[in-house]
Amino acid sequence: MSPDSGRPRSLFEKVWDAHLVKAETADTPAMLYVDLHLVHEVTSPQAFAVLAGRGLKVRRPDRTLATIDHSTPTLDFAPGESPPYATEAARKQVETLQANASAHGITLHGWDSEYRGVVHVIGPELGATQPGMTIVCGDSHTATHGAFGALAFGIGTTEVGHVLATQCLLQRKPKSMRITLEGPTAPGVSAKDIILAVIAEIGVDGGTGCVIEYAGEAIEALDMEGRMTVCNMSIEAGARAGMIAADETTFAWLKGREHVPSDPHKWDMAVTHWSHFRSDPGAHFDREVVIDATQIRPMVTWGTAPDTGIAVDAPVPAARSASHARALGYMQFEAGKPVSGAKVDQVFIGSCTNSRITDLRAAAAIMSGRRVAPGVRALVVPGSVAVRKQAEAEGLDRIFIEAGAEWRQPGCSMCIAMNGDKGEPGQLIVSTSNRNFEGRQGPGARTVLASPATAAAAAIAGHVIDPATLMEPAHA
Ligand SMILES: CC(C)[C@H](C(=O)O)[C@@H](O)C(=O)O
Ligand code: SF4
Repeated sequence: MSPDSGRPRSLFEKVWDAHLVKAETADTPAMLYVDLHLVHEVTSPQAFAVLAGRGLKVRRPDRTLATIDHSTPTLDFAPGESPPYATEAARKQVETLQANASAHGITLHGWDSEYRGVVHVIGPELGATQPGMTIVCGDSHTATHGAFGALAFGIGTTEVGHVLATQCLLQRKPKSMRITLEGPTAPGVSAKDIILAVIAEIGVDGGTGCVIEYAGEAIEALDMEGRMTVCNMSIEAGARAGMIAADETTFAWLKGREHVPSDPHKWDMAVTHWSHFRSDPGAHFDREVVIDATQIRPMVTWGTAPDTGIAVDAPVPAARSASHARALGYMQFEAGKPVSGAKVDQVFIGSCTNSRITDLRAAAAIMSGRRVAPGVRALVVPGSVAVRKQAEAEGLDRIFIEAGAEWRQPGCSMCIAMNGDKGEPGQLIVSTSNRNFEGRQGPGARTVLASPATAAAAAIAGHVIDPATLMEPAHA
């Protein structure tokens, strides 16, 4: 079916229809063709082992792209030296992916690649992520790529094996939901604040079984990095995927990247093709939510689920359930008092939610000419080698280092604490990542999710604080 035929369709339906190999029946899910399969070291070893056990080849190595990110140390090491892996298991995961990629002819952005980085940062950066595509990865934050108008799902390890072997995925058609963010956001409010406010509004299961399309003035005004931040956290509202229709901002961002056409005629054809992938007027959504974006303030989470976002200086709500009371106890917050003022032990600026150049610029703007508070450890972890280089070209690394923060090599780092970067029991971490579950950043560590500006401000102040108080440049 052509992208524009028939009744009004949503962006999601258009991408779905364009990739349908076989429609679903009562007994069988639909079969979807996958344009891009992203692979990392944590969820791929078993899938490759199944292939090997059955003597199967990777169907489309040219549509498969791998990187190492979760288990990789972010500490420097000299060329020729072995990377300082935190555990033998981490080393094994990386070495297994290296062996599998070379056995199957898959491009791996490994230790020596200029494009190594967190899988959801490098796909877009390379221009491998494109509007109208289906993209999968054995990783729940694959929704990030939906910021380009792609349909991007996280899949399980068994499905990783299926896609490696067939380049197809079996899926029941998800329901559709549109979240419209009306009006402009106030100055100083970032994409992270928007998505934390959205999830606080709809809840951790508000998007269950759905593909969410984000629309409205506040979304259209976001740059691509901000749109990725929003789509990234769709999974934290239970959604299968998040999407934003591609527009001029998208095309301008993609132009000149490695995997997009460089020939001007082919580029124009690609833009024409991509432009079809937007919701028609009158398209049906199973659920519609409208949020007044003008009311959104800098957000922080007070609990141990991503839907516990509140304005940084708003009072923590009184416990409404046993799990709510447990979360308050774990976080050591008091109902009726704001999160602002809470003493901070560590600050983590990074992860596939907020480790791109604009995130680092926002953090650097606050840290510039200031010092990280005594007793606070601040880790700045760029999302990729390319982001790191760009930041260094702009002098952001100097700003972080002079402020007393640690400037690290790219990777998932303290977002998931698999690589040795972690919080200690009881420590409070203000983190730009996406999950604040108990122990996510180390056993007993307490996570407050926030934007890069709010995290940087917490590092400087030594306690959680409204970033607006530090948005004026420091005096030299
Ligand atoms: C390791 C991986 C399976 C996991 C995910 O799927 O999201 C990780 O990236 C995370 O953020 O928890
Ligand atoms: S940065 Fe965090 S959320 Fe993103 S892929 Fe890595 S572990 Fe998962």
